[in-house]
Amino acid sequence: MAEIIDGKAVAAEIVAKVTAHAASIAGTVVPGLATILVGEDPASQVYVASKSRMAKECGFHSVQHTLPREITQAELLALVDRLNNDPAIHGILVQLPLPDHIDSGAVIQAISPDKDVDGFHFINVGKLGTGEIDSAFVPCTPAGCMLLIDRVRGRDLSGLSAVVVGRSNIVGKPMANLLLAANATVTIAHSRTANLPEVVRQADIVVAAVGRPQMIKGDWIKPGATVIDVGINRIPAPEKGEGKTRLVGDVDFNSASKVAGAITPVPGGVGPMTIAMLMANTLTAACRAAGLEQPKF
Ligand SMILES: Nc1nc2c(c(=O)[nH]1)N[C@@H](CN(C=O)c1ccc(C(=O)N[C@@H](CCC(=O)O)C(=O)O)cc1)CN2
Repeated sequence: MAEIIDGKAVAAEIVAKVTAHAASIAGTVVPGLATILVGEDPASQVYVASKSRMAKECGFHSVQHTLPREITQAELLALVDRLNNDPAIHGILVQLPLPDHIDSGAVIQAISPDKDVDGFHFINVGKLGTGEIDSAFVPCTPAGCMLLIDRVRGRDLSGLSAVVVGRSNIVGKPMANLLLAANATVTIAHSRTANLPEVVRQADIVVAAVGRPQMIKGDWIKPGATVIDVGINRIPAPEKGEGKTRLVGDVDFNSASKVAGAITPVPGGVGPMTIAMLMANTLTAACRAAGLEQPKF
């Protein structure tokens, strides 16, 4: 039976580190995080509320902008511009997805790269892709996955093969770059990869970020592999009562946990790391702005 990687516990350790570091620099700079939520998507409301609350718990200056779904792109861009020029704000987070009438790419690229704590701006994407990781902002979910992998495999992944299932800009591609920077031999697979089970079976480290509930089965997993499940899918759970649902990942946990060496659960695995790494990135942004040494996680 696999070791269960407790993302909640690791995230709590990161948040404690961030809080202590923020307290130690409070005389020089108070990290400021601005979150922007557009519309009333219930999951986004929960995530943004958690981010704002956790920023306060870390001792940050935390401001949440909650905007109606009907806001125009020009109005949203004007807010981003105001925050770019606000010296009390070191990190700007625009919660995704945005409504269809807003061009998410244009909004993300309008954020100052120095305040892009989501790591989605082309400058930060480019830095990560060219190995300039220390001066980049790394997207929060892949950064969190790397810290979970570190707990099992250490920082140097030389000699290990990793398969990332999923090629999104937010998770799959940055994840592959981070694994490569840690010296793993990396394959990016996706829903159209031929012989996907066979490809996944070669991997010492599997990162599942394909967005399909329980797609990756136990017999796809190499015995002893480290399995990181980024998926968060809500599926019907009639066993809990009519109309009830439950969260599952992209990995079929029951079968995969019998074969893997270590595996993240859903919930309680990668998800909590996303918010913890946002706090870490915001602290880093504040340290850079104040000319202080940046923290290491
Ligand atoms: N601007 C961004 N938008 C989005 C991001 C992001 O990193 N930046 N990621 C996701 C959503 N997300 C954070 O925003 C996020 C998703 C899930 C969790 C989490 O802790 N999940 C829990 C389960 C929560 C539940 O019960 O529903 C878990 O896995 O244990 C945190 C953050 C999309 N948008």
